[in-house]
Amino acid sequence: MAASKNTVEIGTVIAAHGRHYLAQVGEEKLQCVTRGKKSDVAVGDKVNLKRTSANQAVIESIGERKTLLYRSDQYKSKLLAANVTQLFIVVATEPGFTDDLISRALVAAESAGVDAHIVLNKTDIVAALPKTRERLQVYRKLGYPIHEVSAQAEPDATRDAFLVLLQGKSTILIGQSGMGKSSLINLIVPDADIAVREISAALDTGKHTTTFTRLYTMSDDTAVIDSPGFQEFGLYQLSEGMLERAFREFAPHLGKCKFYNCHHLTEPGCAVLAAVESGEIAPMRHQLYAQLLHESSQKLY
Ligand SMILES: Nc1nc2c(ncn2[C@@H]2O[C@H](COP(=O)(O)OP(=O)(O)OP(=O)(O)O)[C@@H](O)[C@H]2O)c(=O)[nH]1
Ligand SMILES: [Zn+2]
Repeated sequence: MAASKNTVEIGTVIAAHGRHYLAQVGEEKLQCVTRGKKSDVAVGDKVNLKRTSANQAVIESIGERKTLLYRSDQYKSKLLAANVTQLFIVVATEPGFTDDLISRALVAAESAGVDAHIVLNKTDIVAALPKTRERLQVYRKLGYPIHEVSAQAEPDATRDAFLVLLQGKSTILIGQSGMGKSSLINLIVPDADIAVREISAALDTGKHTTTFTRLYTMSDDTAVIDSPGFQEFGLYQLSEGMLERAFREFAPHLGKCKFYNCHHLTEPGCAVLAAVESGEIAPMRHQLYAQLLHESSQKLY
C-alpha cells in the first residue's frame, strides 16, 4: 500500500531532466518536483519526499551532501551529481580525446574531494596504443590510476575489473562522445537500456534519451552514474585558491613564491613558474590553470 500523503519518505534521485526528477524509493520510482522554482537537486541526492499521488511526490528537502560535482559557464552553474566518491574519465585509443577535458574533469574532482581515475578503453586497437599510453603518462605521473580495458574485445575481463573498482563506491562516468562509455555501462549494468527507457518514459523526455544524467543502483552501497557527453566543461565557479589547490602538482610549490598573493602567471620569483621552467610541472597543465583562472574572472553570477 502506498504511504499516506503526510509521511515523509526518503529517496535517491536517479535522474533529472529540467526541473523534473525521478527518485528511487525502495522498489518504486516516483516522479518528483521541487517546491516553487527551486532546481538545486542533483542526481545522487538523498531527498525527503511527500507523496502527492501513487507515483508522484514533492521534494521537501535535500539530505546533507558528502560531495557535489558541478560545472558552470559565465552565467550559471550546473549540478552534475551529488554524493559520488569517484569519477572515471573514459578515454580511448581512437578516436582522439582532448587533454583539456581530462584536466578539467580532474580539477573538478579535486576541488570536490572526489577520487579521479582514467579508463583507457579500446586497447584492442593496438596500433594506437603506444601513442595513447604516452599521452596519458602525464596523468599517471600525477598519481591518477589508469585502467586499461576493452569493452569489445575483452568484455568479461573488463566487467570483472570494473566490478572490483566500483564495489562500495558511487562512481560517475564521463567521457567524450565515441570513447565507448555506453558500451562500458551496458557491460556493467545488464539492464541499462531497459532502465533508460523506463526513466525517460517517466520523465517524459521524448527522444532525448541520452541527454540526462542517471543513476543505476548496483547494490545497497554501490551506484554508477552515467552522464551525457558534453562539449564544454566550464569551471567558472572555482576561486583562485581552489584552482591552485586543484592542480595537485602545484602543492609542493605553493607558499614559496616571492609574493604571497602570487597568481603564478607572470610574477617574478614565482615557484610554480620555476617548476614549469624546470620541467617539473607540465606546460600543458599550467596553461590550463591560466585559462581556468581567466575564466573564473569572467564569472557573472
Ligand atoms: N575497437 C573497439 N571499439 C569499441 C570498444 N568499445 C566501444 N567501441 C566502439 O566505439 C564506438 C562508440 O562506442 P559507444 O559505447 O557508443 O561510445 P560512447 O562513448 O557512449 O559514445 P556516445 O554514444 O557518442 O556518447 C562504437 O562503435 C563501439 O562499438 C572497444 O573496446 N574496442
Ligand atoms: Zn607563483
